[in-house]
Amino acid sequence: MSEHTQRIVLASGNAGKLKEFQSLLTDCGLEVVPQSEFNVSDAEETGLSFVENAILKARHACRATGLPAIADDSGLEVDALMGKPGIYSSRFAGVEGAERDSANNAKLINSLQGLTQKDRSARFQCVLVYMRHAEDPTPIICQGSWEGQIQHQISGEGGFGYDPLFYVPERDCSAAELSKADKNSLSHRGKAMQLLLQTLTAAGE
Ligand SMILES: O=c1nc[nH]c2c1ncn2[C@H]1C[C@H](O)[C@@H](COP(=O)(O)OP(=O)(O)OP(=O)(O)O)O1
Ligand SMILES: [Mg+2]
Repeated sequence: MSEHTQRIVLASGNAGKLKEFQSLLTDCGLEVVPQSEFNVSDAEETGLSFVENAILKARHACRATGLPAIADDSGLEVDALMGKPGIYSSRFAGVEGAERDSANNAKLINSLQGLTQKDRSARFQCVLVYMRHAEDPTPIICQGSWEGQIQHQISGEGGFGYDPLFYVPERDCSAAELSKADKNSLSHRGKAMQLLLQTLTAAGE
């Protein structure tokens, strides 16, 4: 990493993600600033893959700020739903705003009604993209996934999104019942961020 602290824009409007990034990026020598502090709007997620959407978000933030950016596109793949909601996880129930997560969770519970535990396998996916500038032809792309199952009912108060429905076999509880540190060490986002930091450090960036 270079001697001076480089400011990097975090290209996400999701408060839950931003909190996790804050703790994942403490003490790594990077100054990471949420895009809201630059009044950057949400990018249009028109891609057909996590990686395309993450690039669109990072490029949008670079363009608006003139700074390097990190973006996260993530979601939940449910095997019984043939990988849905996938890249559409955030738009699953078609509800925006404060009720979004609870509407998505309610729709997921309904979609899996009648299925027993063995038919409830699922995983979170996360793709992180680091772009130095809006025309960066070689963005750094890192991916992480997290295997689990979809519970019949929500449990736990922590985390965000689908965490209250995501059963974590290693800990025998939902992702919303994990400590922040535990979620970061196990999660798709934690794994992808570890790889990204290793890559940035190895490249001397
Ligand atoms: O650790 C997680 N724990 C629970 N749920 C999660 C997690 N990681 C992603 N998810 C869900 C939330 C949302 O339904 C979708 C991400 O959608 P995604 O478009 O990447 O994020 P977003 O729209 O909330 O914010 P933004 O695009 O500004 O980063 O997957
Ligand atoms: Mg989004």
